[in-house]
Amino acid sequence: MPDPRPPTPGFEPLRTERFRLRALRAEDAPDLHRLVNDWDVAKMLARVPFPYPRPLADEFIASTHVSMAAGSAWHLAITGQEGESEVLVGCVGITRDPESRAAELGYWIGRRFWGHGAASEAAGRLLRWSLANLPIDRVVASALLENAASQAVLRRIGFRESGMGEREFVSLGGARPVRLFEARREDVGAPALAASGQKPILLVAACALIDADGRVLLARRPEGKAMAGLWEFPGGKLHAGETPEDALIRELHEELGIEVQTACLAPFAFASHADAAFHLLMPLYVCRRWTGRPQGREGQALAWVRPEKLSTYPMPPADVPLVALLRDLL
Ligand SMILES: Nc1nc2c([nH]c(=O)n2[C@@H]2O[C@H](COP(=O)(O)OP(=O)(O)OP(=O)(O)O)[C@@H](O)[C@H]2O)c(=O)[nH]1
Repeated sequence: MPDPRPPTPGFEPLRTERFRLRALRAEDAPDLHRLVNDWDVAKMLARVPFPYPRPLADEFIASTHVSMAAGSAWHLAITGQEGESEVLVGCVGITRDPESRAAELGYWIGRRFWGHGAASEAAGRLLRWSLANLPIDRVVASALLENAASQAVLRRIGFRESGMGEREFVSLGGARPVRLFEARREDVGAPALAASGQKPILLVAACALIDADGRVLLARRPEGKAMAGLWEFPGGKLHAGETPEDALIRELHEELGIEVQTACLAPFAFASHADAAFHLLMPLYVCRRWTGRPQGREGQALAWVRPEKLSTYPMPPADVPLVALLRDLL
């Protein structure tokens, strides 16, 4: 007997407290159609016609698999659990603009699930995932001027208003005014700012691992950390009682699974940088000898980068002067 479930792209579902964001499946079409073929939902969405023809649900779902495989857009089902059953709550999607390092976020929630923070929970998660994992620096979104609820969602998850615009709404049969929003890394998922005027010094040890070809290892900050999505030198904060070398040996083992000796850590330069909540003091070491093959043990992406290519990787501002020094060294 053929497998009744058609293959869906290998997207690892994103979890939130109450929902799962997963690739849409062909069998979601009847539920998707029922939820979106609702005037109160469709009239807020730019690209959704009303009435919504049933075959369009199949076409849309199939198109999401193509765009996901191409790395151009991720349109996901928001699903929840009711007893033993999985229920479709709505959809959330992010679409990259091929011309710029930007992407657009959109979402809708079935009317039965309104009023419980579902949009903020799902859209917030996809926004953070996008900034942490896609080659983008900002995410944009828009909402109809009269759609105060959607604007509140965008503000709640970290978007800032960036102006007014106009957009064609298929369901409304013409152009309508919209409020435009934008979110950058520094707007999203950053720790709360220190309330006091005095900033504590944050001591972080970092290391430029250099391989036999003169390439430098960069690691991408994973989702959940401040500045997720930026590339950095492996390392981390000093624990109480640790020397910078002790901290690096520990961090390089925890993050990359490699063993390094103190004698192989050569002090190279340091960064002194005012952040919003603290002042970062970061000694940078260079290391050419270690044991083991570096692996992203905390789910972080790694890249071996030629010195002349280092500046094409977006990095925290504190690292920028260090990159110039490293290029001179190598
Ligand atoms: N490791 C590392 N941290 C950097 C670099 N540049 C830079 O500004 N930082 C900052 O230094 C701090 C390091 O914190 P972290 O969160 O990575 O430290 P950690 O590994 O001890 O993390 P944890 O507190 O989650 O356990 C962050 O604020 C980070 O943004 C860099 O090149 N490497």
